[in-house]
Amino acid sequence: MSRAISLDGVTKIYERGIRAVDHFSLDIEPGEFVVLLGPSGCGKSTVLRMIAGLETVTEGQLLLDGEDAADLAPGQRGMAMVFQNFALYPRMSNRDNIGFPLKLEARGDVGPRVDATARLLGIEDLLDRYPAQLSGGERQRVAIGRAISREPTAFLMDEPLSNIDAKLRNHLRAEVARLNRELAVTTVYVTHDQAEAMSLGDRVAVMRDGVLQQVSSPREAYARPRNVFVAAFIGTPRINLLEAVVHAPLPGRMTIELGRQRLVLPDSLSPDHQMLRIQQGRPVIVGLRSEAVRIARPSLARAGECAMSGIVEHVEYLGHEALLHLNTGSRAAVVPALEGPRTDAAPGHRKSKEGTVLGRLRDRAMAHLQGFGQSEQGERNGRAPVGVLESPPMPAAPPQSAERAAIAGGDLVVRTGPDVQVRPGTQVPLLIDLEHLFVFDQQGRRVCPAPAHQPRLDE
Ligand SMILES: Nc1ncnc2c1ncn2[C@@H]1O[C@H](COP(=O)(O)OP(=O)(O)OP(=O)(O)O)[C@@H](O)[C@H]1O
Repeated sequence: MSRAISLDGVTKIYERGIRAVDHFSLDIEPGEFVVLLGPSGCGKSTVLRMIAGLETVTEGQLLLDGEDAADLAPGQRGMAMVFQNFALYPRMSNRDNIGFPLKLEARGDVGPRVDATARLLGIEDLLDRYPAQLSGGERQRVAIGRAISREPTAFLMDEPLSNIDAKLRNHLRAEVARLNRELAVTTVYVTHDQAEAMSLGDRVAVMRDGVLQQVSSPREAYARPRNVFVAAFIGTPRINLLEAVVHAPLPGRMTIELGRQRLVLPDSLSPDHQMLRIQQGRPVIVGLRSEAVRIARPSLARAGECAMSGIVEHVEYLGHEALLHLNTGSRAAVVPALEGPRTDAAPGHRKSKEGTVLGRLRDRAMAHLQGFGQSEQGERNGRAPVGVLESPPMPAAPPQSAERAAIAGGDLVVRTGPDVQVRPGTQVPLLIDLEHLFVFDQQGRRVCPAPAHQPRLDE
């Protein structure tokens, strides 16, 4: 039997007021594979541990098959956990390690079940060895075997593959997905690796600072990220995020100013681009995934493509492709909490996000909500004066050294073939596919493509 798991407004506050999980709501269907994804410290393991019954729920409700689970001890929940560190008994053979939970439950002759589990995982030959005689990947398979053999109603997996080398990890990942399909057991899988999440989950739940940001299919999370954080967290290479300002004159073509260059939108605007009028004059963040940018001259532009140019800062060869780090004279927008551990602090004492674009935008939004809104002019203060180019210079003089220093470091990463022959300092023409343009508003919410649910003006 496979479990339905529902979290309804679940909050976890640890000692000293650490709010690890904040009003988290998610309904997981029986047999579904849901991945909890987010940076270190965002609360993923805490959600998993609450489902397992290893942590209490501070507020909200956890339901298992529709029943309140508050009073169910971990052992009564029929769930199996697999952790990052293989918890095997060193003095027991692998056979005994897999059979041990069954023996505890006094299920009679455990042999056939152990053999069936080993066959499923392809570890029959390892059963008579001891954990110390196995590789890391083999040990983790035995650990998974131990979890499976009990026929749990749900698997709770906390970064089970993160101690395993990359090649084997891919292999085991495929096995974990196959097991979920074959056994049709509800699986909740925690990872901070977006590629893992994308390849495994029926749905991916992206978390940040204890708060659920988006829950959707991996495809939807990539193509329709709800906000700039999800957009930046999902996808390799990472989405390019640039500070921008929308200009929507009446009459005239709408443009998106990106530092020293601008994107000119077509005369007849798509419904998504029309919605950008609301952002007139406001700072926004433009998101360009690698498929939105190609290296080609303006004369080769197809309908819906707009020309820009960039100066090569650095070429990153990856074997099958190369990434060009370009300087387009715009400013890369910074999204905090994407990497590295979060500093732990009680609510209200969280580390200031000052100095980052989103932080500044958030502070402005808060100031606005509190009645201290800044004028549009004020909002634009602090930005470097912008000289908008009529069209991308082909060729153009490289920026003066002082200018280059000010905009040091590439702001745009473009994917290209491995045989590209360009040196740092070369200017390359770019075509931007406006169909693939993302725009995020001052609160980091996606406004283009327009969300299905349009926020009200007072939201
Ligand atoms: N027992 C605890 N007491 C106090 N704070 C805790 C405890 N366990 C976790 N935390 C804090 O709660 C927050 C969420 O931790 P959690 O382990 O759930 O995050 P995570 O997303 O799983 O991180 P990681 O990927 O690094 O494992 C962190 O700030 C963490 O320091």
